[in-house]
Amino acid sequence: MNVLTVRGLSVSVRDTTLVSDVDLTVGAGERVGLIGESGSGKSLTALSILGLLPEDVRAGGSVRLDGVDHELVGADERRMSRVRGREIAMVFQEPMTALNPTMRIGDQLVEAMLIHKTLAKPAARTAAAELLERVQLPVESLRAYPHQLSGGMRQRVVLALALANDPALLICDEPTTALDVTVQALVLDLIVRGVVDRSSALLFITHDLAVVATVCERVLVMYGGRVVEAGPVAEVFTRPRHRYTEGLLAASDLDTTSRRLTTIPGNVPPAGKFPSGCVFRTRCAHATALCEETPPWSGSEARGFACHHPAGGEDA
Ligand SMILES: Nc1ncnc2c1ncn2[C@@H]1O[C@H](COP(=O)(O)OP(=O)(O)OP(=O)(O)O)[C@@H](O)[C@H]1O
Repeated sequence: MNVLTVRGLSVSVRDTTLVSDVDLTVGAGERVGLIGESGSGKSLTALSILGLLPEDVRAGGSVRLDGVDHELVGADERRMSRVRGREIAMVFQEPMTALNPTMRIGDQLVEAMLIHKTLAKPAARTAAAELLERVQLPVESLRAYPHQLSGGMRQRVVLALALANDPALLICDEPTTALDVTVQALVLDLIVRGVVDRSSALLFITHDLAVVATVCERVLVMYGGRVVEAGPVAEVFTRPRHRYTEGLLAASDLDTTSRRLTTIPGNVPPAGKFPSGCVFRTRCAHATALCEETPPWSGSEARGFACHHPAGGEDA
C-alpha cells in the first residue's frame, strides 16, 4: 500500500518549468531518499506535496495521500492545514522557521496535538513530556523558549513536533545540514527511530548520498527538475544506470569501487538489502572505531546492526 502517490508533478513559475513529470510513491513505513544537486528540484517537489509553494509558483499533476479523499494539488488552505502536521509532517533545514519564538516548547507541543484533536489537554501534556524524552531532551525543556536551546536541541524539538500526531508520512528536507557535525548523527538516528517506532513512512531530501545509504531503502535521483533514476539504494548506488548518478557517486564519500559503501559517522543502522560481497562500514556510536559488517541484511535485521570492533564495541 502506498502512503503517497505523486503522478506527473510539474512546477512552474510564469512560463518557466522548474520541475517536470515527477512520479514518486512512498509505501507504508518505507524510507525513500530524494537526492540531486542544488537546484535540481528536490525542495519544490516536497513543497508541492505539502501545498507550501510560494504564490507565484504553480503545481500541476497529482498528489494523493492514502486515507485523504481529495487531491492535494490545488487543494485550498483549509483542507491542506488538516493534512499538514497530521497526515504529513515535515522537518526543514532551519529549526527556527518551524518554532514559535514566543511560546514555551511544552505549549507548542501541546498545541500541535490540540489543533488536530489527537489528544485532550491533560493527556497532551503527558504526551509532550514523553515526546521530549523520545528525542533525548530533558523534561525541563518543556518550559524553555526556543532561543534557550542549541541548534541541535531545537531540531530535536521540531522532530518531536513533527511526530506528535503520528503522521503517516514524515518529509525531511536537509534536516541536519545546518547542524554541528557532532549532533548530525544523533538527529539522523532519532529521525529513523521516530519513523520506525510509529511505522511512519519517510521522504528524506538531501544532497548527501552517504546519509541516504544509511537511512533509506529506496532512492530517487533528480536532475534538472526530473527524476532520472530510481530504485533500491543498494542497486542505484552500486549499479547506477544514469550518467548523472555515476557522477554524483564519484563525487561523494561513497566508495562504490569493488562494491564498497562507506558511510558517515553515526549509529543509524543500514537500511535495505545490499548485494553480497558488498561491505558496509560505519563509525560506531562512539565515533572513533570503524566497524564492518557484511550484508545482506533485510530492513528488520538491519536494526540489529552492532559494532564489531575488536575492542568490543568501545572506543579503540
Ligand atoms: N520561487 C521561485 N521562483 C523562481 N524559481 C525558483 C523559485 N523557487 C525555486 N526556484 C528554482 O527552481 C529550481 C529548483 O529549486 P529547488 O529549491 O527545488 O532545488 P533543490 O534541488 O531543492 O536545491 P537545494 O539542494 O539547493 O535546496 C532552482 O533552479 C531554483 O532556483
